[in-house]
Amino acid sequence: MELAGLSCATAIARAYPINSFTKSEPTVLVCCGPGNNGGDGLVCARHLKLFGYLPSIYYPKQKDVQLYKNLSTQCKHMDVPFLSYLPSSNLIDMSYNLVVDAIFGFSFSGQARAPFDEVIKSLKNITIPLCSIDIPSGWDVEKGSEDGLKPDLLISLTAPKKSAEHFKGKHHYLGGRFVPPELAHKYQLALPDYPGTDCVVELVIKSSI
Ligand SMILES: NC(=O)C1=CN([C@@H]2O[C@H](COP(=O)(O)OP(=O)(O)OC[C@H]3O[C@@H](n4cnc5c(N)ncnc54)[C@H](O)[C@@H]3O)[C@@H](O)[C@H]2O)[C@H](O)CC1
Ligand SMILES: [K+]
Repeated sequence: MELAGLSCATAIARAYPINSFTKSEPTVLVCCGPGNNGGDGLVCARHLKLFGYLPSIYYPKQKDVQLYKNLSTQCKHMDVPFLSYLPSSNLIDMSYNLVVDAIFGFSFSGQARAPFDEVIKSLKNITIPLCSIDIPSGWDVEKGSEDGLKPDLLISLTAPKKSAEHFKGKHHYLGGRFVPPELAHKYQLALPDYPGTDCVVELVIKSSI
């Protein structure tokens, strides 16, 4: 999770460097869900802060699990604020430069339940760039979602999921450089080479003609 979250912050810094932002402060809103995708979001927020961004976290379903409690504590020690409510889409557009969607990853199924149904609805209405960790939240892992979130940046972790074929945004990165060769061979994962010591690699987006 540490490597996944660091990969996410690194991909964000590549695609949206602080000097590309137009607002006076490099604010970023990180929305975290109840599972490991949310945990990746907490780690990402911490590294964004270390990279000079000003992240705020919205984490409405905080599980009583030591791992997540530790990650939250680390963010609090880094002076990363936790919001008690999700601002309206308009307010998000006015206050932040970018939103990170760390709500659901590959274990999501069915229809999003409260409070995440409303969170996803709000994120569909923002106009600032949206960055999804691993899978756009609410998408079917394989089939995607016609009327779901439309992120500008997708950071696939370990390997792109089948639904990534439906990603139409600007930037697609692969992160999570931690797959043992034996596992890659077993599952016939044709992973691209990571340059040098990088933890992310930008993937070419195939445009449909
Ligand atoms: N395992 C790995 O190889 C790695 C995983 N990484 C990250 O982990 C997520 C997958 O995490 P997981 O905890 O399995 O699940 P999610 O975070 O996707 O969500 C589980 C969470 O959501 C709840 N839930 C499921 N469906 C619904 C619904 N319809 N409505 C409301 N809530 C729902 C469920 O109850 C759980 O609480 C993966 O995507 C990566 O981001 C790392 O990358 C490291 C490698
Ligand atoms: K996500």
